[in-house]
Amino acid sequence: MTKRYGIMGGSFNPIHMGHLMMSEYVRVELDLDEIIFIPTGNPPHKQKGLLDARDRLDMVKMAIRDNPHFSVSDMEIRRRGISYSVDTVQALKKAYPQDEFYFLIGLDILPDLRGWERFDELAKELEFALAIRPGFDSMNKEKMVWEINTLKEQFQAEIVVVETPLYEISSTDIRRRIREGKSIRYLVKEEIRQRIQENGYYKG
Ligand SMILES: Nc1ncnc2c1ncn2[C@@H]1O[C@H](COP(=O)(O)OP(=O)(O)OP(=O)(O)O)[C@@H](O)[C@H]1O
Ligand SMILES: O=C(O)c1ccc[n+]([C@@H]2O[C@H](COP(=O)([O-])O)[C@@H](O)[C@H]2O)c1
Repeated sequence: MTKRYGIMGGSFNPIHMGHLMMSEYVRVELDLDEIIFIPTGNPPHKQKGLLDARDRLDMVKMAIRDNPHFSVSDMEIRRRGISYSVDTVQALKKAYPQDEFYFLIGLDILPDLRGWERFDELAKELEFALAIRPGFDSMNKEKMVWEINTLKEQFQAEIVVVETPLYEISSTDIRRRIREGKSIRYLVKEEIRQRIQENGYYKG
């Protein structure tokens, strides 16, 4: 039987409640069987402040383990070097040729999509699930619709919009709070907060 997968790619530096909530909403709205979280590897010139891939992967494992519909793959970490989503998706489609895939993205990523490596190839392989908050203001909505339509015309990209609540949380903000000695309670799962604290991640 065909399975419907969501791919949730990210640096997850660290994984937070925004990632988890958005994935669960999209899973339910699009009736997906499973969301695969795929943390990015460490690029050769490691992005400043990027925690080691194994630690980010472990935190993703901890964060998702109470959800039977969530799984994690280390395929981009094992591949090393810069991993392009098109390579990841092509590998998954080769392994599961009968299944359907959606690539989950937040609105912040939409304007950059066209610049992704071999985006035309990627767009042929799957649909994108774009998470937006309800009541999105009309000015930005116009820009978003224009971008979606243009990607469709230029690359035949299919983008399905899913309304989700907005958690104004980013990993950048979490890292900054840690550096400033501020609490990150309720921004990440409690076990993640403890793991970060015990290991002194993001302090420097
Ligand atoms: N608060 C959020 N709500 C919904 N989606 C989010 C949220 N934060 C990030 N995302 C989405 O999760 C995916 C992975 O994001 P990423 O790991 O880069 O998190 P981030 O918080 O944006 O990190 P950073 O601040 O380090 O750039 C992207 O598709 C991004 O749009
Ligand atoms: O393939 C690309 O060219 C590409 C360029 C930028 C981002 N991505 C993917 O988009 C996802 C979110 O990326 P980021 O940088 O916001 O964590 C993650 O899975 C990245 O691999 C992919």
